[in-house]
Amino acid sequence: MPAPLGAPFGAEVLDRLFVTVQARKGADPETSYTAKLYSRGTAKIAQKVGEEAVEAILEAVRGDKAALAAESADLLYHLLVLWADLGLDPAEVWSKLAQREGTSGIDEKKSRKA
Ligand SMILES: N=c1c2ncn([C@@H]3O[C@H](COP(=O)(O)OP(=O)(O)OP(=O)(O)O)[C@@H](O)[C@H]3O)c2ncn1[C@@H]1O[C@H](COP(=O)(O)O)[C@@H](O)[C@H]1O
Repeated sequence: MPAPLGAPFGAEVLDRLFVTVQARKGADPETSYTAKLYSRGTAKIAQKVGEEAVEAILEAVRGDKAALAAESADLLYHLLVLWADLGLDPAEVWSKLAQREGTSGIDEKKSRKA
């Protein structure tokens, strides 16, 4: 059921979405777009992620924030399907981000060269 407009929501929607897309494994591609993506294979899902990223970039360059929000949602959805397809737990990504908290990207890059 769609969240009511104005309802409080945040990034936890990604965890709910991941549970949903994982549950679509083995579903009917005729009735589930996610199942259709799985049936087309990893390379096709990865291609869709790339396409959605390009669409988001184009809207950003155009300066259309509403369109960027919509394209970003498409991008995140397809990225989560890619993770589920490969068996990557989102917690691994959240953990990477958490480990980086408080470390400047500039300093991190310097440490790679050292
Ligand atoms: N968040 C999304 C979501 N975002 C985008 N999309 C779909 O992504 C597709 C993107 O459109 P495109 O034109 O790029 O795709 P396409 O026409 O198949 O193009 P090609 O693959 O042929 O290139 C559209 O069909 C959108 O509906 C999504 N489909 C599903 N979800 C979530 O996934 C849940 C499960 O969906 P189903 O698997 O369909 O039940 C839904 O309840 C939603 O929460």
